[in-house]
Amino acid sequence: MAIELSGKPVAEKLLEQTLKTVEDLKKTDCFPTLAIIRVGNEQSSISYENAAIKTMQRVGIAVESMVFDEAASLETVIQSIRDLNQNKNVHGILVMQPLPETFSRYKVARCVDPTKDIDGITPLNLGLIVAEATHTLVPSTPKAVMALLEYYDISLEGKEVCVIGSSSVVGKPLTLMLLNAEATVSNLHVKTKDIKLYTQKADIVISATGVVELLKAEDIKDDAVVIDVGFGYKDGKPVGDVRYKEVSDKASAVTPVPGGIGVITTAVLAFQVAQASWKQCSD
Ligand SMILES: NC(=O)C1=CN([C@@H]2O[C@H](COP(=O)(O)OP(=O)(O)OC[C@H]3O[C@@H](n4cnc5c(N)ncnc54)[C@H](OP(=O)(O)O)[C@@H]3O)[C@@H](O)[C@H]2O)C=CC1
Ligand SMILES: Nc1nc(=O)c2c([nH]1)NC[C@@H]1CN(c3ccc(C(=O)N[C@@H](CCC(=O)O)C(=O)O)cc3)C=[N+]21
Repeated sequence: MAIELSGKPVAEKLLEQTLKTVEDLKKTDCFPTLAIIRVGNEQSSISYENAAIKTMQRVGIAVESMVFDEAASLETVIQSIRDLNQNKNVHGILVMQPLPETFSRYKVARCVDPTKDIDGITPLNLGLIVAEATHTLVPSTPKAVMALLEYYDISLEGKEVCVIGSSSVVGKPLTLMLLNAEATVSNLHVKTKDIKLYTQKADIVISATGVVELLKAEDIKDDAVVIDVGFGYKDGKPVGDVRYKEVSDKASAVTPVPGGIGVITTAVLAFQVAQASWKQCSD
């Protein structure tokens, strides 16, 4: 039976550090503020927004939410990002995914001021991962996965790791971070012919697709570590990409949903807003 890799202690550690930074910033009249832009009403984005607002409240970070109708134009959203870039009272900008299908993610990402890019979506901040720069702003979820692995002392050097999902906000940057940590990484996606061929050999399987209960016990080897990034809904309740019960009979360790990567992601987000505020307020 697998051990449960709870995200809570990992998040607590990050939030303690963040709270101290925010308190120090407030003493210098710097009031860290996060702006959230959401287009449409996708359920996992609303969950993230609500969870993020609660976490920010806990550490004293202010939040301004801007919600656009699904039919809003790309130009309107880009203009609001440009306004936030100029606004000295806003230190971090989070653009919720998914965006409407007609939007170019790249056109949106390149407009964000890299110093306010607390979700690491700009070409500059994504490129800095390839360059192996440290202390940069990176996508929160991949950083959350790396923080969980470090907290539970799960080494990566020389390990076979499978990442399912190749989005620019989770799968791709995570693959690069794992590679930087000297793992041998396979990145799988919709066009991968036989996912099992890779997952059944892997020491660590990380699933980030949003396909509810995609990963089964037969897909992994005995004693694998399984990280569930997915956040979907079944019968109105949050569930991940992993069939938790059957997979935990075979794996050595599994993250739960809820209570796993999600809680660390919001803590990383708060941490990065505090870091970005520190830089902007000391300039
Ligand atoms: N817990 C947390 O903190 C977070 C959770 N999430 C959740 O993680 C999931 C992924 O998010 P995100 O990356 O933004 O989503 P995207 O929809 O942008 O990307 C999904 C990725 O999964 C791949 N994929 C989809 N179906 C399959 C399949 N059947 N087999 C293999 N690969 C597949 C897609 O492949 P292709 O590229 O070929 O289409 C794509 O690369 C969502 O459920 C999201 O809500 C996201 C961020 C944080
Ligand atoms: N630009 C962008 N970056 C993201 O990282 C991003 C996004 N867009 N769009 C939506 C998805 C989804 N996502 C979640 C993060 C945390 C929880 C979370 O905190 N979940 C709690 C439970 C919350 C609940 O029960 O509603 C938990 O897992 O325990 C959920 C979902 C981030 N995403």
